[in-house]
Amino acid sequence: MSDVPIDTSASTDAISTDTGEEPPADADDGEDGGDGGDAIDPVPDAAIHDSAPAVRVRGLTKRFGDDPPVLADFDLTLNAGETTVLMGPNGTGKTVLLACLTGGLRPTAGTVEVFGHSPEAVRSDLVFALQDGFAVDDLSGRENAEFYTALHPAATDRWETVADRLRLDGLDRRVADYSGGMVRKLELALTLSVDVPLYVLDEPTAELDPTAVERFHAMLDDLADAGRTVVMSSHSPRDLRAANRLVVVADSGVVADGHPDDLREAVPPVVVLDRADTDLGGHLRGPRLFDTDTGFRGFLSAEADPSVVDTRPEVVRVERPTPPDVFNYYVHLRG
Ligand SMILES: Nc1ncnc2c1ncn2[C@@H]1O[C@H](COP(=O)(O)OP(=O)(O)OP(=O)(O)O)[C@@H](O)[C@H]1O
Repeated sequence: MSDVPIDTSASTDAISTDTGEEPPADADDGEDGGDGGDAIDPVPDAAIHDSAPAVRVRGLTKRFGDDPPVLADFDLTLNAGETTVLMGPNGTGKTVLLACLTGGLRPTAGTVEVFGHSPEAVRSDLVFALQDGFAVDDLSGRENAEFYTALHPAATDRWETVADRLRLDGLDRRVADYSGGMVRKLELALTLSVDVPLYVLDEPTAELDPTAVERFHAMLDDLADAGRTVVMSSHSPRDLRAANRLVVVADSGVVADGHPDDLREAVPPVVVLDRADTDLGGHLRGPRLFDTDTGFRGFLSAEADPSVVDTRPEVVRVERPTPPDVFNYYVHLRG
């Protein structure tokens, strides 16, 4: 079997993977033997590579040509067994970061370690599903599975079970005739059936219907139970249900990092106003109001008493933060 992982970065034009550098010679073939059945075996100790963090990024800078760096002096550590969701505004470099973690892109500066090694050295211990997709249009779903399962040394024949769990029909139709969501289901089936310690998923739920999202989350729970590490980007707060860590990325780097519930709890109550020019004195945190469909929204300052602010005539209401409020708070007020 070939030593090439299902690393879709080579089959997409979303990001350049041409680093012009050879992978190191100490590549570990890392076979950890999928069983092809429904259950996921606990990750073997050997695959944890001496208990090093699953991912350790230090001082990562990634620049394309003369453009300003997409990532600058970026640090992140992911512990083995965690399920981490990366969130952040469009264009902040989440895909670039994930590509650097997998060896698809080479950092301009800084280091990336996966289980204590360079990503290239442990390619067989990870699988990467890029947002832009890797299914081959001219092949059927089944033919794609045959093609890709021959490429990754840790591929298993579980892909059909996963496809079934995601309710993917039409495995014998050409992928060119699939809907966007069907393509995504096929790619998730191919990715999640690879038996590796680390799964790197770029916006895996972007085109899935709510039922498929729920089933995908249940599979993430299975991976977590089996000790696998998952890192995925997402714009959907629903995906936090399956995560035990949320990392919010803004232009300045990581602006929030913790359990999703803890980060949500730490966001102050929201003051909803009709007018952007309302002066609430020191009752608002920061100068900024967010213009939304439900009015102008700001965050209560630490000193303000919600019940007092709520009675002010210019205040529509004081309420608990919604998921977009949580995002605005960390990205735009704290970022
Ligand atoms: N190969 C490349 N050459 C030049 N610029 C690139 C390349 N790949 C990515 N970029 C730039 O890097 C920046 C970050 O892109 P990236 O796709 O990582 O953002 P993102 O956070 O994943 O965004 P989104 O949430 O929209 O998916 C963008 O400005 C993008 O244009």
